[in-house]
Amino acid sequence: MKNLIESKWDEILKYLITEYGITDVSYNTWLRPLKIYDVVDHVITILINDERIGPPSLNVIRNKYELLLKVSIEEVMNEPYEIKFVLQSQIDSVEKMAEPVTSKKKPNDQTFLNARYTFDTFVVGGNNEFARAAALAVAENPGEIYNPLFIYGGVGLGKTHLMHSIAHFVLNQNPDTKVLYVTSEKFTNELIEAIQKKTTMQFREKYRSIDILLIDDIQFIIGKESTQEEFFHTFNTLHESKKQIIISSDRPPKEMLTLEDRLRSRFEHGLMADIQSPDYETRMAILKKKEELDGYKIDEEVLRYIATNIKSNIRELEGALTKIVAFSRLKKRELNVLLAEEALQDIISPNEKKVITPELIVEVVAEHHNISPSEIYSKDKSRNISYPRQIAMYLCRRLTDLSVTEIGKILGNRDHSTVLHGYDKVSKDIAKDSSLHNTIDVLIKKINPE
Ligand SMILES: Nc1ncnc2c1ncn2[C@@H]1O[C@H](COP(=O)(O)OP(=O)(O)OP(=O)(O)O)[C@@H](O)[C@H]1O
Repeated sequence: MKNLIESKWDEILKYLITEYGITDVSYNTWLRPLKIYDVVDHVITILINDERIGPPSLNVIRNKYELLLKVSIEEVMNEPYEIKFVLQSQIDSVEKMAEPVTSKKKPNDQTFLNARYTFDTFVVGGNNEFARAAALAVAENPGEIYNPLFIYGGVGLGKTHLMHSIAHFVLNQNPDTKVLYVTSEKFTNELIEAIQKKTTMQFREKYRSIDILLIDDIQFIIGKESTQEEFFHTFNTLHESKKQIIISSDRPPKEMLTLEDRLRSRFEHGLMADIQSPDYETRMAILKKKEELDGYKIDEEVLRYIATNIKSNIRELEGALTKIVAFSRLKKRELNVLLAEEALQDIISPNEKKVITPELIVEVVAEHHNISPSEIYSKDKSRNISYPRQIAMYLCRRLTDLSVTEIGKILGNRDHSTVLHGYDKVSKDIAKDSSLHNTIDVLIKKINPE
């Protein structure tokens, strides 16, 4: 993730300069020295080299450029990110405290908790109240009641927010608790590095000597055998010594088709809590919370416009709010629904009805199952491919006007009876499996976010 943002960083700055008419002198003074320090789950930490430009740099950059940076990042990356700043002088002092003799050590992973992701700022609605209650119960009694806690739900629905809330809560109660929050991507990268540098002992020591492990987006370890193996042992060691493990994923364990069975059963052994898309009232409440936290003053009608039109992803909901505020400040125009429509026209186009094609369905189904669209079209009969393919058949039949013969042809030249069989199988499975039912709902929302 960090590499991706870094590779686009010049493009992001270029966008910012041209779009917002930044002068050379301002660019050279404030923006050029900025570096990406870290990226963890949609939060970019930007390093400010204050040794060169001095302490006021943080205020200037926050007041003048934070919003513009956010909008430019979203434009270039096609999805919103939160931004945090860290000063070089802060890092130097953390390094000194952490390691008086040797230098060049990153601050503790706890530093990367987003200060805003707490239980206080988490808006509760019917879609997330169970997950929130479970998270709070775990934060109050770590290692004692639900272990592991497995939180799952679609993209941008608050899983990371809840995980950080647990970490903050525990650290507030007892600052000495050893809490480690990582994404499974980071866990994998650290493991690879440890294997290369022959430091697996230290790696194990780090992961097995903590009190609370929060591991985000676990779906990325599926299919990675040695990471699964290592995680399995980490899990067992922590679990046996009653250390709390909290896992998040974009889907429930039983849908992680290529996940090793022994890991799946470990995950299912604790408490599983899902987060669904928020309803209209919850979306409004989230927008109001953000308005309050960011100190904006926005007309209710504008909030209603956003809440009505952006439904499935809270990150996008918040991104839309940031974008219209930036737009109104830059254009020096009043923030009303007209302006919101203009600013958000590339995200919301109410009059355009999206055409649902089998290709779109295949793309969404493949992405959800972590496989490629070409595998769905292929002749591969293994279950982790054939079941998503049947889901695609089911959705094509439900969401398009195509005949089963046409669907079969498009999905890899298959017979109409194969499509019918796939459709029947998934229909029957949905009737007896509520979690598959939820998945299908999520997929339909992704395909057609009406
Ligand atoms: N209930 C909520 N109340 C307030 N803010 C929320 C809520 N749920 C999500 N958010 C906000 O929405 C944004 C996205 O949430 P988060 O990053 O936690 O999603 P996620 O489920 O972890 O996404 P991903 O699948 O991409 O990892 C964050 O800024 C978060 O603060």
